[in-house]
Amino acid sequence: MGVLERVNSTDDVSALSRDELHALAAELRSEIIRVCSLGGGHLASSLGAVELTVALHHLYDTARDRIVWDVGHQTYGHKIITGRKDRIDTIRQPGGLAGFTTSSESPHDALTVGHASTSLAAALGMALARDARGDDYSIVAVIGDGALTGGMALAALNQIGHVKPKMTIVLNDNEMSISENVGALNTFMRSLQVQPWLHEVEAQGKRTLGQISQTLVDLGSRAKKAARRFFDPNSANPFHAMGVRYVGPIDGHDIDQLLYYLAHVQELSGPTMLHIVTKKGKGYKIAESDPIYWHGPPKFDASKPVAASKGYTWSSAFGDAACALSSADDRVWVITPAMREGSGLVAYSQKHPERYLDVGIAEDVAVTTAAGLALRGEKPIVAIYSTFLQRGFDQVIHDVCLENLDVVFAIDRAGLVGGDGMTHQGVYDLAYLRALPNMSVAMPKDVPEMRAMLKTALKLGGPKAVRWPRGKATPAPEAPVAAWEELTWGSWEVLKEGSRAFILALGPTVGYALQATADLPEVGVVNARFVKPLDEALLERLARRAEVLITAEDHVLMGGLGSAVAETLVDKGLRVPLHRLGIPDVHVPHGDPAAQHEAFGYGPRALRRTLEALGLAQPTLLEASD
Ligand SMILES: Cc1ncc(C[n+]2csc(CCOP(=O)(O)OP(=O)(O)O)c2C)c(N)n1
Ligand SMILES: CC(=O)[C@@H](O)[C@H](O)COP(=O)(O)O
Ligand SMILES: [Mg+2]
Repeated sequence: MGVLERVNSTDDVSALSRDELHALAAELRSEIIRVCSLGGGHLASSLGAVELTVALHHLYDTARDRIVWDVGHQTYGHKIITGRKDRIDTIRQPGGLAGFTTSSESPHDALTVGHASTSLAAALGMALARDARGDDYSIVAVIGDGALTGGMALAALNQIGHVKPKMTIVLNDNEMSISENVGALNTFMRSLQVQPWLHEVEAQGKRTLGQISQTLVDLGSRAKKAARRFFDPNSANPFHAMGVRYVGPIDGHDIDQLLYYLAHVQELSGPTMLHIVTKKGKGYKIAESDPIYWHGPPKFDASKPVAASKGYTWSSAFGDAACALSSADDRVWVITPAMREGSGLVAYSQKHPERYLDVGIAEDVAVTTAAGLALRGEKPIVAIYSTFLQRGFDQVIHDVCLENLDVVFAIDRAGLVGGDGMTHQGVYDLAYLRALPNMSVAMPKDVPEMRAMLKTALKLGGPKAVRWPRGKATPAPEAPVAAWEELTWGSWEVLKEGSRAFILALGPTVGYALQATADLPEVGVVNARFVKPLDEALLERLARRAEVLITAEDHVLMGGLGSAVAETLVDKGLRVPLHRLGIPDVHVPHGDPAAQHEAFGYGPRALRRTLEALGLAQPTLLEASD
């Protein structure tokens, strides 16, 4: 019987011997590979955190103590040994476990995460609460080197170093974000190495770090210099400068070292950072050799793993368009906040390295750096997921829109995203961007229209957002930028004439609407491709002709296309009935986007049922007998 079979709670992990802990790590690793091979998932990060997971659950009672994982994508092992091994195959699947820690899922999940860099501020808050209540549970924040490039992590560290609550911060440094990690801190961390003398001192017997540091100080100048690096707040170590004790780096795959240092750091007062060095993808050769692809692979054959092509996607189309636009105009830059691969920018980064910038997981910096470029006459494109743009929202207002700067927001993952679930849904950006003076927002129905929108946006200038969904796109023939269409900004297009009703569709719902109305000559379909500005003239003409208008969007109803249309109809005193289809006021969990579109009423079958309910289509025999 394997060790994992005997582990049903962290109490079981606490009771394991050293040998059993090593065995548990090996079994966890195999299980993580198996689970990710079934349905895809965050493989490389979870493999890199196996030994840390085992050590933390051996030392801490994680139902009481708080382990605050940053991003939470590395917690497959954590979920398996905290009572969820029987459900781990469902991770990221409809109705299954979430892909990140989620407080509603387990008392061992200290908080709900998915967006990076939140762990330190959350841990600070928990520590303040603990101390205010006179409690004594432990708090351990686990943050990756990538997440540490996020501004809120550094700001929280600055506050932690000031307040000095007792907590352990494990910096899990694998030199990787999704891409290679970037930034000066990342470079600094390469300069650190485990001092040989530390091993010498330890050889004198297991003593506390405090004793070790005193010994070092006594050991003369060499050690004194080294000791200063550990404990002298004036050392070059930036963590010391921020008031946080720094220990490390140690081998993050050595369970014995992890247990030794975690236990000793736990004895120290105030905040201590334990810097561990790990390998992303550890223990699975193909993931170690290509941690970028194996950061989040789709399902694969665990016995014969190969990196599979994701096919032609909207991100591929954007990457190609960005290359062409940047070749056609040397003022065009592309900025990504640590999502080079996800945004389709690998080729661009190689073709235009001088006008490509990965700012790390710092969406706020991405937006305002673009503002700085635009202030000096450049034409920056901020390539960013809808959900992550939420991190740079104030910067969009304060630094771009107020000055009416020439910044294009190339928004990927607009709409429901699938396995990443409620922390990553790209379903709010129409609402939060539409409200901003000088901003406009568009969504193409296909790749040629994406190209036209990007080209026109760059030409017209001002803040402009072009958004597209996650997933496959239909390739369009290559064409020089000069041949790309230029659009009348704010113009909708009538794709199918109608008389009694019109569906005003956006992005993926354009295809859905054409499908649902193919046999209905009285129901028209409009590509409402500009949500701000709306095509008010066309809307007014349609409103005066139709018995009913229907909007259909893969976005929350509150503030989306339907809201924009409703506001305009009211403002113009147009009394046509309006039927709005979209996402209600709920957080949408992970699932199959196509099924969710149907469930929310804007998939093709649901659209058809709406038309039937409105008397615009005969119920099909099957449904009539339902
Ligand atoms: C605010 C935000 N921006 C971007 C992402 C996408 N993302 C998920 S994991 C990751 C890299 C995290 O690197 P690190 O913290 O070092 O963890 P590792 O994957 O190396 O274990 C990124 C950029 C995110 N989750 N949140
Ligand atoms: C954990 C995280 O935020 C990223 O890995 C994200 O899951 C990437 O999403 P895509 O798979 O849509 O690129
Ligand atoms: Mg990392």
